[in-house]
Amino acid sequence: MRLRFTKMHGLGNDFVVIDGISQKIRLSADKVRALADRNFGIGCDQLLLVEVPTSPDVDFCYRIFNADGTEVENCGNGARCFARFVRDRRLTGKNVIRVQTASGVMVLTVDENDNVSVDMGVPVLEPAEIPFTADNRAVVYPLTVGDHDISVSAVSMGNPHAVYVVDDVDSAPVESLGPQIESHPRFPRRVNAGFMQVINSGAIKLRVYERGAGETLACGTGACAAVVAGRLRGILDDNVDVELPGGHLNIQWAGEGQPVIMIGPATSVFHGQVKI
Ligand SMILES: N[C@H](CCC[C@H](N)C(=O)O)C(=O)O
Repeated sequence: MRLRFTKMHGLGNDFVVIDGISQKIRLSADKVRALADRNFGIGCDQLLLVEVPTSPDVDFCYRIFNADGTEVENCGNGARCFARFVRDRRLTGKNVIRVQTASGVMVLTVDENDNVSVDMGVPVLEPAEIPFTADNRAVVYPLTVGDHDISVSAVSMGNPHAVYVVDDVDSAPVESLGPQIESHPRFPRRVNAGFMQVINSGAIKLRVYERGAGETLACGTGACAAVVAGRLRGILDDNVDVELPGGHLNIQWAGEGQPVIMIGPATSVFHGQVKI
């Protein structure tokens, strides 16, 4: 079968986006891995599959697969690219789009200067729901990673995140600690590992070693989780510029019980067809 796709990225976090409405496709983990492979396939961090809604109060359903083939609950950069995709492909004329993901419904707004604003939902902080093994909920948890004793915050944006505050992201041990945090046994569904440097109460620098993809140039849910962690620690304001290796996101969080708002770009690179 020949499959039409669009290659897109959100600040360099790149995606293969597939219209699963006009094309009938069943995606196995092997097929996802083959399409995501940067040498033998198209290459991407995640594959996004756009599908018809499963309930009348949403416009679309969209499914997210990491490059390792695992299906996951949420993807912030992917949500912005999804919104750009369905508008560009004229699958909707709406500026405000409601989309169902595995972790719930998100509301996406395409604004006049081509940015996309995403209501990422209310962050989840109860350990059992992240999921993260801990006796009680805390702002910071001690975590032994190999022969390192570190402290992390644990936050779910629908998908699990560990946030580790470092003095300097450029020299942070992302390559060595990232994989060990990702597969730490206290995160039974593995975890995205964020390394956050606080510049001031309104600005951070962030690198993320993503679950199922490795270090990416940007991570939208990771940016949200980092700002939540910083606010809970009392070191960040409610409106933060997040500088990632691929560019900047604006993250806003009014506090516990409130949704996190993410604003940033979405870029379409090329359209193609691939035999699978
Ligand atoms: N690796 C993530 C999914 C993609 C998230 C990231 N690309 C984003 O922009 O939020 C996970 O396994 O939960």
